[in-house]
Amino acid sequence: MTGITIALSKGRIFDETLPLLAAAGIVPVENPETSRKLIIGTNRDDVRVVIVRATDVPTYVQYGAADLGVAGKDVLIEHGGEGLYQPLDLNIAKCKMMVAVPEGFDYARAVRQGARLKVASKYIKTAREHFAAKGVHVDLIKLYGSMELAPLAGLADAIVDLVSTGGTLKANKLVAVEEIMPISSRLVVNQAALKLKRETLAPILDAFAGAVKKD
Ligand SMILES: Nc1ncnc2c1ncn2[C@@H]1O[C@H](COP(=O)(O)OP(=O)(O)OP(=O)(O)O)[C@@H](O)[C@H]1O
Ligand SMILES: O=P(O)(O)OC[C@H]1O[C@H](OP(=O)(O)OP(=O)(O)O)[C@H](O)[C@@H]1O
Repeated sequence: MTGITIALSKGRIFDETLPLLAAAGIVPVENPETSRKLIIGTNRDDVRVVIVRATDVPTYVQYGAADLGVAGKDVLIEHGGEGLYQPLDLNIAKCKMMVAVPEGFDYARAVRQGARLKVASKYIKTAREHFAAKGVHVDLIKLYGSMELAPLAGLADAIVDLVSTGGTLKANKLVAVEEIMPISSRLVVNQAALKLKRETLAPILDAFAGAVKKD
């Protein structure tokens, strides 16, 4: 494949990457929300977009099935980042990785007393490192979604999840008790492609860098 393949997930990453693509003169010809196509052409013959799950973006780029992609810091930490060059924080899809517990659960006290906590999360690596650094004993339970349900259903004492407006926590009578880290999405580039396709990739990377919104 001589052209450029860009891996994106549909939803907020696709939507928030569109202006950056536009700055590089790239306009997808279809909207993944309405099209069932997984390979979407662009106005440029040499550039296409592949639509994958958010958690699969690093894998496509790592193995060179995509030359570049956009992935959340949350996803990149869990993936490990092997084979990926991460040149740019795009400052999009911003939220926070947080520890949350049911309203009324005294998290600080449980930690002080050295209690062993059951923590459910999709972000096991992040959670493990966070609690290890704090010296908190945890049993981690891997989930793939709807973390907020876990404490309500009696599966866990706490969750580690992404929080933006706080609306999801509130709707489920949970409160955030600790921020683990701020999250935004990064541009990820296949390391071999960066060398082999430098001439085509460099102007795209430069355009992205110029279009990133600062806080
Ligand atoms: N509420 C939010 N506000 C802002 N950014 C968010 C929010 N939730 C997630 N994100 C960021 O957007 C990225 C993509 O989220 P999205 O909801 O599209 O995928 P997902 O459902 O988490 O992933 P998958 O489909 O692989 O399970 C996340 O990896 C995270 O970095
Ligand atoms: O603090 P809030 O603004 O409520 O956002 C937090 C929610 O967003 C993410 O889920 P997901 O991406 O599935 O949901 P969304 O697309 O509705 O934000 C995350 O896993 C939380 O459940």
